[in-house]
Amino acid sequence: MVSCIISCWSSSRCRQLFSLVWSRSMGGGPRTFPGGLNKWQWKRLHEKKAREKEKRLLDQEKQLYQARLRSQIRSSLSGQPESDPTHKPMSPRDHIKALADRFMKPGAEDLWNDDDGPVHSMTRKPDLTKPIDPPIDLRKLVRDGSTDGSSVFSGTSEKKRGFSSYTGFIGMRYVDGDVGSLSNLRRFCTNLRQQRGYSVSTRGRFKTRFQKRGHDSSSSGDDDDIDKDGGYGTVRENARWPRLRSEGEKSVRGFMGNAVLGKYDVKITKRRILKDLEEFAEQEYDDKGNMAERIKQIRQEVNERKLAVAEKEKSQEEIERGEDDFTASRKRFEDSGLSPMTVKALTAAGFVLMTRVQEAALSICFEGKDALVKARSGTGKTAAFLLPAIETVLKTMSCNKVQHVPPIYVLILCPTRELASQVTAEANVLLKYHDGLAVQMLVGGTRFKDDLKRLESDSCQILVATPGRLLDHIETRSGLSVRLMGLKMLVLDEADHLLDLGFRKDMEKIVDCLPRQRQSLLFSATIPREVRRVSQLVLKREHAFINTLDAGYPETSSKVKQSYVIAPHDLHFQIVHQLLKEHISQMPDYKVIVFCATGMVTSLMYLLFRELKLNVREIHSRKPQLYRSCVVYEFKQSKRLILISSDVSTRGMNYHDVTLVIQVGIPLNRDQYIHRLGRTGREGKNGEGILLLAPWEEYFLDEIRDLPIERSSAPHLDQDMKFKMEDSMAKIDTSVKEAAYHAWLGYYNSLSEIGRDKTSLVKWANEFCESIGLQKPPALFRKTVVKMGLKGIPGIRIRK
Ligand SMILES: Nc1ncnc2c1ncn2[C@@H]1O[C@H](COP(=O)(O)OP(=O)(O)OP(=O)(O)O)[C@@H](O)[C@H]1O
Repeated sequence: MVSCIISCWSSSRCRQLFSLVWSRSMGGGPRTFPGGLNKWQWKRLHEKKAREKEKRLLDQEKQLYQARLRSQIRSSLSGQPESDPTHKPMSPRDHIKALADRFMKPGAEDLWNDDDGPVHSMTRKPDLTKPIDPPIDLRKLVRDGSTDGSSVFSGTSEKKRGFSSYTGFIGMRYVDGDVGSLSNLRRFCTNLRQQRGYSVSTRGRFKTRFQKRGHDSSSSGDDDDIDKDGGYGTVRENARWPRLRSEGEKSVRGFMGNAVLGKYDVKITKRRILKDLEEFAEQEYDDKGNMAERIKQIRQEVNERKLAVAEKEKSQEEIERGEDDFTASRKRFEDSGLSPMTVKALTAAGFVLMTRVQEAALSICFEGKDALVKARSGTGKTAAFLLPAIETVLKTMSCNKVQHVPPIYVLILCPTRELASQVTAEANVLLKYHDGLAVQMLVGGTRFKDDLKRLESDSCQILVATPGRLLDHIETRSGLSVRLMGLKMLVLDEADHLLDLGFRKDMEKIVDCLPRQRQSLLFSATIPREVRRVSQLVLKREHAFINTLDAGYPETSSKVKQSYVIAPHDLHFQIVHQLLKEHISQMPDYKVIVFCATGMVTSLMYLLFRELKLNVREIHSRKPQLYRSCVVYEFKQSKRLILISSDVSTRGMNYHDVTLVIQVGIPLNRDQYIHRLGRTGREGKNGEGILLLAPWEEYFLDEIRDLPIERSSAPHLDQDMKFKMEDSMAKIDTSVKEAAYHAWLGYYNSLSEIGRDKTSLVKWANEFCESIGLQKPPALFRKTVVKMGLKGIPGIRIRK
């Protein structure tokens, strides 16, 4: 019995104890929240809501800021003061207000206040000359019973702000902890409302606004619970005043803790608003944050555009009058500030008026700036860089004392030997009356030792060179590297070609050996975008870009008639022959250049036409330098001559009075077509250009669609001529034909459009083989053909 009682007692006692132990509240507020959410879910939910709100406010603020800026720029550009009442349709201030009303809805209308208006500067600096007001000690005010707010709100600006300022102000003070306890804040608010004449219902508005912002009002319970609402309002208000909030961040955490925040457990995350606004402002302002500067810039841009349009209209008139960019500039050399000796040499050479490119380039070059210059072929680019080069030498020599190792002051680089020789000749013409100034040339195909001797014995302030030979001299550590240390100017003629992949490596090495303190000038008739990028290798970042073609002049001369003929490839030799015959019959003083794809094809065509008794010469890289120089000289001097040329004459060669240019087969690219065509119609003269393509090369026409080129029908070919040509072809040495075939195949295989279709390429190669009278492709080149992966060429079996 006793044991039974004991056991009963002990079991009920145990249960009691158990319930006491396990049913004890753990503290920290309710464990479940509305919707059955646990504490962490509830917290996350509200954090998310706070983030969304913050983002929305940021967007709104940005939009308003942007609108204010736009409005200010517009009013500044229109030249009307911001307060001008005549500004239509509405003043900037009204405009901004209207935008603010539009953007700030809903729930953020109070971002606008009367002080808002066109922005003046994001980085307003404090006026250090004015005495700084001591901070208001609100705690003291409350303690002293003077919390009526009158002293605080004595400033006119605060009065103007109205209700939004009131809530914002209270929020700020609360966050900053200036008012001490919440009851003090309540007292402070009441006094403030009375002082500013707000009715009691203001409190309702105050609260309702917070409720409107999408927060649960039911949980706030008591309407008069100003402490809670005030706390909440404070945090919200501060979301829009990032600077204040970040300053008061610690106070929020310390003073308002989780218990006060209640369910609005707002996690204060990284403050991004101010940072974003600053980034945005940086885009709108210049580096110094100066609005006036920005407006000046915009004005300048507008003026430049106007000038460009006027320039274009002027050049259009000039084109209509029959002038082009060779004859358009009317400025005289003697008025350009050149040395009298240079002007004398120019006059002696018959140069009185400047061409457009010379006028544009000279002014920039005299300023000492780097420049990238684009101008049409045959418009005087050579003189445009030689004249500043000579002036640079004169200026430097007048400043420098006599040196033990005489420096080279100007280095001019050209892609071909012929061009280098031409530039040297023109420099000699311009230096005619300058005693003690001399130009020398360094190109391949001559003896290295002879170069050294010449450089040592003769004076040289201007050096014209091809990159390969110059690099040989630099790498063998001849005295040239030391002399180049005094370089003042670097010129690249045909710059796009020199910066092309073929020359790039050599150019990089050369530029590395040159002093950085120099002026660099780049000239060409074509400057592809890719080259503009690579030009940084040579040019300074703040270089000038002169494009005379921008003014509306066409890329090719309007005085050159352009046409193309599409005909089967095996008829090309015959068609060229017929075109030449027709041209000769029409032009007694004919001078023709026929461009072929490769050197060996050039040689084959030359031999064939020589057999056919045409007055022809050939020039290509396989010929010795002396032969090439003689041909260039002869072709420059004579008339009634046909030059069969590879690409060595494509760029820069100044053969006077060329009447016709024929391009046989597809050019490498659009630029090559333009440069070849530029050999005719120079110095504003008339000319003609014909492009001969096979049907499978027709795709190239897309690249030159914008040029004034027209289709022309193939000339009539008579049967007798065909037999005559076959006979002449049969007389040509097989080795020449084999070499031509091999070169032809290599060229077309390198063209991406044609080379990727190997089957078609083999078919066309076989046609070419037949047209030049080859029974089977040369055995010698089997390995190369196999390497190219070409199958189906007669006589060549590819082992698997
Ligand atoms: N101001 C001038 N007055 C008269 N003739 C000039 C003038 N400037 C250059 N020339 C002549 O114009 C011709 C073409 O000049 P230049 O060879 O410099 O052209 P370019 O623009 O370099 O052509 P390309 O792009 O083919 O290299 C030359 O015969 C040159 O003597």
